[in-house]
Amino acid sequence: MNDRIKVAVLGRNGRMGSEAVRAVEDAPDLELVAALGRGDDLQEIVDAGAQVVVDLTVPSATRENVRFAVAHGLHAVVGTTGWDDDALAQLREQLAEASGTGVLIAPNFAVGAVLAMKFSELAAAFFESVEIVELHHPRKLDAPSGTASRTAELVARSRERAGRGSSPDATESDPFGARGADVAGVHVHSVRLQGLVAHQETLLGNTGEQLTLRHDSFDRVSFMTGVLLGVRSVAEHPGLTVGLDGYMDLGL
Ligand SMILES: NC(=O)C1=CN([C@@H]2O[C@H](COP(=O)(O)OP(=O)(O)OC[C@H]3O[C@@H](n4cnc5c(N)ncnc54)[C@H](OP(=O)(O)O)[C@@H]3O)[C@@H](O)[C@H]2O)C=CC1
Ligand SMILES: O=C(O)C1=N[C@H](C(=O)O)C[C@H](O)C1
Repeated sequence: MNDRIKVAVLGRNGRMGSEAVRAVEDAPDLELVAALGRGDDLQEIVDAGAQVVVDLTVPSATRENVRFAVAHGLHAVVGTTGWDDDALAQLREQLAEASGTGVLIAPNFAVGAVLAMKFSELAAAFFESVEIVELHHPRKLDAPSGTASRTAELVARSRERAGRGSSPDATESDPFGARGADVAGVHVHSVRLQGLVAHQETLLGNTGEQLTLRHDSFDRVSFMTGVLLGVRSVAEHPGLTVGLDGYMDLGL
């Protein structure tokens, strides 16, 4: 009896998708039943009998990919960035009519990155200043990164709970945007550099001290443990989960 989980990967030719294909193929409890690239017909994943779809495509495609999966009763594990509040709200509406279907949207599948986001959230309540620097390869399509945006949102939520105001900043003139992006009131700076993969620092400052929380992904294999955790767990988490920490017992 083949009780392996049937998996389809979207984005099979990409940096992440090709890694995910290898990870699924190497997993004894998973069966890769379909792997789609740009232009391929999504109906192939239904015809192949997929139970879980892994989306590692591009921001312009991911929403339709996930809508299709949920509409056909397939669980989805999503790493692709570009999921703003409006997109998340639409997906929640669709899932409300699709009982039992689970969707995980994970800004970052690396366990260290998930922990660094949580540590940033925890620490942010105790520091006057918090800023984020994310550093990636120069072929990344979006800025700031989904991980940095998620970290900023968690930091802002933590600071609001603690009754902390904005980080002190006397800037009066910034004609070139040197102070970076403003994400939920947190300054986020994006670096794109040949030779990098995926890196982030949360900088927290008080008078006389600084705490730096840094995570580095040197190889995309670092994301695969989280991708496989998502595939193996999504069916047990109906509805929408944002963040791999929702599938982990961090005890924080
Ligand atoms: N959550 C996480 O841990 C991580 C998330 N990411 C995110 O994942 C996404 C992919 O990153 P990365 O692999 O580096 O990007 P790539 O551009 O290397 O890969 C994306 C792939 O998707 C393909 N594609 C585009 N549209 C479709 C479609 N409709 N159906 C199937 N395939 C399609 C592209 O085709 P083509 O080659 O023709 O362009 C490309 O091969 C990004 O949003 C990135 O931010 C990345 C790393 C980790
Ligand atoms: O594009 C990438 O490479 C990555 N994208 C994700 C993001 O935008 O946060 C995750 C990781 O940083 C790598």
